[in-house]
Amino acid sequence: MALVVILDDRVTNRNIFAKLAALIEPGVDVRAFGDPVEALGFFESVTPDLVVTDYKMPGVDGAEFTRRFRALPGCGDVPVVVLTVYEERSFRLNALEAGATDFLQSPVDHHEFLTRARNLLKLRRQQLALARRASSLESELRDSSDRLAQVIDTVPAMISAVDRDGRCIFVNAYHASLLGAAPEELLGGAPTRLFGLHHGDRSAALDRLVFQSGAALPSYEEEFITSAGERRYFLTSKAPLRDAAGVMTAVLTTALDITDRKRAESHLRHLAHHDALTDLPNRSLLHERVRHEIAQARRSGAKFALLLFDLDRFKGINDVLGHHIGDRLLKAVAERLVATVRETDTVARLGGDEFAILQTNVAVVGDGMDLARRVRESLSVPFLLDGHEISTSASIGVALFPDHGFDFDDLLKNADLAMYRAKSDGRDGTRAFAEDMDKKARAITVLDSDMRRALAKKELVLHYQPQVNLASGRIVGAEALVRWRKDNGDLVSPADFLPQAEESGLIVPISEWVLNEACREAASWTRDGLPPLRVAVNLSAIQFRKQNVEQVVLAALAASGLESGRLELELTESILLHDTERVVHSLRALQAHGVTFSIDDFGTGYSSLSYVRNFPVNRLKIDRSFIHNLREDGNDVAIVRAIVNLGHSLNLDVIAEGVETAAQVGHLRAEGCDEVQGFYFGRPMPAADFIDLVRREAVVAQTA
Ligand SMILES: Nc1nc2c(ncn2[C@@H]2O[C@H](COP(=O)(O)O[C@H]3[C@@H](O)[C@H](n4cnc5c(=O)[nH]c(N)nc54)O[C@@H]3COP(=O)(O)O)[C@@H](O)[C@H]2O)c(=O)[nH]1
Repeated sequence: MALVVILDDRVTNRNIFAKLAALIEPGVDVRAFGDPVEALGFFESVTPDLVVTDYKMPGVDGAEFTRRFRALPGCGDVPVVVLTVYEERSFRLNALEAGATDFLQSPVDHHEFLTRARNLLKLRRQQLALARRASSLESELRDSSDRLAQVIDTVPAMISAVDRDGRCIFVNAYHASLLGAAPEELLGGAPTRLFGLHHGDRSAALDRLVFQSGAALPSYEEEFITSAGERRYFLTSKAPLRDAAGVMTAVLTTALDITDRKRAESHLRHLAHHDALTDLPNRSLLHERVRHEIAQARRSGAKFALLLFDLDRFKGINDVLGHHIGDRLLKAVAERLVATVRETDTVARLGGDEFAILQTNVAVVGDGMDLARRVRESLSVPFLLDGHEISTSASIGVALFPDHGFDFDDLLKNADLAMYRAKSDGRDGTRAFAEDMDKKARAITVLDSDMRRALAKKELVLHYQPQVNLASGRIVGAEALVRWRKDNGDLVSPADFLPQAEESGLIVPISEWVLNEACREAASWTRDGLPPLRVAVNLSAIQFRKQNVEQVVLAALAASGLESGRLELELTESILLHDTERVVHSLRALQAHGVTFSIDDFGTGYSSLSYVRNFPVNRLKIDRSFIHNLREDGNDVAIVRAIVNLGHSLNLDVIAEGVETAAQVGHLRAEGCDEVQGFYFGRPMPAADFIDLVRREAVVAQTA
């Protein structure tokens, strides 16, 4: 509802205009005053929408009233119509200068009064609407710039601007907080105040560059030490700041805090170069350090050593005590190694139980051997882990730069050859690389590929050595022994290729072939009219680790058609020593099918007696070392007697191997030994010769 105020010192006029004003629009509120001072007092608390005032009034005229009215709060834009009888321009000018909006000449035309009053009220309403909109826009703007300021202050970035004089004209709260200051304290300061001495000078130089070129600079990474002494990392960029006219006035520096990203990257880099279990450098970091050492050594002529080793019998510890203890042992070993070497040396874990040490500042290979001795001494003190006292040792290979190799791969390979030699020389020792080791290794590689070819080209053959029952004097079986018949007809002894086949794992396919071939040939003997002879086949410990022996044996029996009771498997200590539970399980399953077992080389192992108790064996095979001097050596006599008695008291048969003389036969018969095998009855021979031998024996028996 509009409020219209009429001001006139004459009552008649006042009443006329008040009545007229009431016609301006429905619901209009009209207030009439005769005294300008009283009206101004009213306006202190109420703002009208239209004021109609007489010009000529005693004391305060219309111009003065208008001036005072305009000075009141909220009254600057209210339309003021001045009524005057004067026609002179000076009155109008006075009134206009005082802020009047319009004039009406007395006597006033009523129609004109109403039309002007309505237009002015309409204008007033539009003004008010505009003012409201402007005020809401203003507050929105204020809100959004407050928000922007907040964002700028809290974003994890140092944001600042400097002018052409290199003075700070803006800095955000985040930047200031890293300096332990308030933004106001930094304003007007030099870049050194913002970025520290070193970075400040550089920042100032780059700012000058931006001012000169008028272009932004590519981002760059930099470190920054906060006032609290914390090292943080930033990705900084610089860009020109221009005013509305496009003139460059300042350089804006935005440095994004990338500390977390840098730390994550550095953590990832650490993971990529370190072993997760021990936190020692891994192979890749060792490689990098060796490369660096080679580059230095080339310049200075210095030498360094690479030591390579693994823990003797670690697999056994892992298998018996579990991976948890195995892991703890590796960690404890790592700690001892680090404590043994100098700070300039690198201890690395290459995987499993394999460690390497890069020993710097070495003069001769003896220095590497000395360190190896210290390493072995440190490992010789038993480890106490979870109540277990664990002893371990290491076989260490040493290679020297440049004597034993010019690059990482060569040095590692040669240290590996030396380690291999240390192992084959009886473990818990150290060997330095020597040229002949390489030759041997090459020979082994050649042998390896030759053996693979031999398997593929079917160059392996089986020979059979008869086993004779002492009571009947008849051949009751044969041991199948593998040979390698080379292209040129040479026969290679298993002693010359099986140890390497064990190392390379080729023993698994070789043994499988032997088993299948022995079953196939033995099955054919009965078809050829021979009595149902037993065939003994040697198994390798590796087979039990790498394949399901039970399945392989049953498959060989099924494929050949051999009765399972005619197959005997010879077990050695190396089979019975590891993973006992799994081995016993397989043997019992095969025994249930009728397969029999003998313990080979009986009497030579550390715990032969426990094997007899734990494993489902049928026969003990006395090692030939006890047979060789049987008549001369009282100890051997006692051992043979003890084994025979032990076997018989446990319901086991006893067979003696390596029987070469009639005297040995007589002695064994006297001791009650059940069976014999040895050169005296026949060397291992081709299958055809063995069949002939059995047939001849049958003829002799028939004719006798
Ligand atoms: N896992 C497998 N091992 C096998 C296989 N074939 C053979 N072998 C093992 O190789 C070692 C050497 O075997 P070999 O040269 O055949 O020697 C055997 C006999 O020739 C030898 N022997 C037999 N009688 C005598 C004798 O009176 N005197 C004497 N000095 N040597 C003799 O003994 C070897 C058989 O020994 P054993 O197996 O302990 O009964 C040897 O360890 C073989 O086991 C195979 O297929 N798989």
